[in-house]
Amino acid sequence: MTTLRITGGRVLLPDLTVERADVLVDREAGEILAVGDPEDLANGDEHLSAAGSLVIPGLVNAHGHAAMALLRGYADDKPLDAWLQEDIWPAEAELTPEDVRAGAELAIIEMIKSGTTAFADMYFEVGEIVAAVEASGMRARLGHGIVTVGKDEEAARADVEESIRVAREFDGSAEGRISTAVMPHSLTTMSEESLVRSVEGAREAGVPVHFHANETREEVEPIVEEHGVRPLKYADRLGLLEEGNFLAHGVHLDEREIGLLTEAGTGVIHCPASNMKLASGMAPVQRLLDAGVSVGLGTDGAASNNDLDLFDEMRDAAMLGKLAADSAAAVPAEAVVEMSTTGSAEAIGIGSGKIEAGANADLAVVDFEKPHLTPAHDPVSHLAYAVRGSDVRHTVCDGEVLMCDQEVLTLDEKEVRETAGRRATELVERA
Ligand SMILES: CSC[C@H]1O[C@@H](n2cnc3c(O)ncnc32)[C@H](O)[C@@H]1O
Ligand SMILES: [Zn+2]
Repeated sequence: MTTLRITGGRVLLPDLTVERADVLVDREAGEILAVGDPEDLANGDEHLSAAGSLVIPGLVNAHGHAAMALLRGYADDKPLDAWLQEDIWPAEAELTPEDVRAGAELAIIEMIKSGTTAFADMYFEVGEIVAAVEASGMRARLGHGIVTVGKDEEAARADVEESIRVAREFDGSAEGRISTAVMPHSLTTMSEESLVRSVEGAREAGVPVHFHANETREEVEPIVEEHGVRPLKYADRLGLLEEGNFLAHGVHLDEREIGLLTEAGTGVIHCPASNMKLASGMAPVQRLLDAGVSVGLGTDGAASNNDLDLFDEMRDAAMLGKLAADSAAAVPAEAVVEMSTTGSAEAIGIGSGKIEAGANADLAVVDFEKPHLTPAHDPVSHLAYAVRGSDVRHTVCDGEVLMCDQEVLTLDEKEVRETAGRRATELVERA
């Protein structure tokens, strides 16, 4: 066994208290061995300095489309439907596998640099995303996104089977850092038959289902008209609400739908920046938390955010949560820190998000010796409201150091940036 010891810092513990402690990691097992008084811990084989810094669980970006980093800033200031139909889908129709790889690597570098160690992703050409995750050392839950509207029956069936095949092929890859899900895009872009087959295929493969739901008002109305029930009642009828499944957005939910989520144990991934930018609405986050729903945090794609910095997202979630509840006490700092760590990890089903013995060794070290973090009356307040992704010094995933002193070690940042920039230019010229 070789060990890594993170020394000289303060550590955010699972109860959100902060203690001066070192963290000892088993690098081969990718697990935290011990957290404690520096005097009581064995000396590690390698050391990483956390002096002046706070060691936190690696953040978990629980919903996104990494390769959309190539479309950052390509189409802004439109609502979801027009944005997808007029700009994003025509551009995505031109994507090559190499583009997806380049976009995913760019997104991964941005996430590593801002302290994210795991993400959930719905997209196409998943083999390319698997390769990017494998090379980067990150952890991910990946799936092929299925859209069946506008497709004939044969093409729709093939798309669903592709998602099931991808889920089976890649689950457990990258030495267990990659898990998968079957990912029907949404309740309105999928035929009922395709949704039912997605659920069945996911059960057979032993993986969860992840989908977009109740994101805009325009998405709720057609379901009520066609099926006579609210979207999540419809989803429940089709078997989509189950323990371990997770949906993105959940902006327009009524109390009965929140009750269904609680009963089922289906997680909701809150994406506040995307919801604000597309003017989709304000998710009832405090009501979800009060009802005991498992709530995670996601950036969504870089084209609707426009960054992948989960610190930014925490701040947005806290601010928007207060507006939505009309209460400054709603969605407090502790809630968004939990949301981006344990909340996201539980919702997408990975054993990360906590610094304790036996947990995945997924960590970020945040430099607190900064003017905008001085004084530090309350480190949890700073994580929610003041820390920026660029304050992250080191990022560790599965016991491996992915970034040391702000240098990404697993991917070549300059090369990734150049390739992604060139491919993005060529992509939009084709579109
Ligand atoms: C079928 S792969 C995923 C698909 O989702 C699109 N997408 C990106 N952001 C959103 C969003 O906020 N709501 C719904 N769909 C979204 C993405 O462009 C891909 O086509
Ligand atoms: Zn999305």
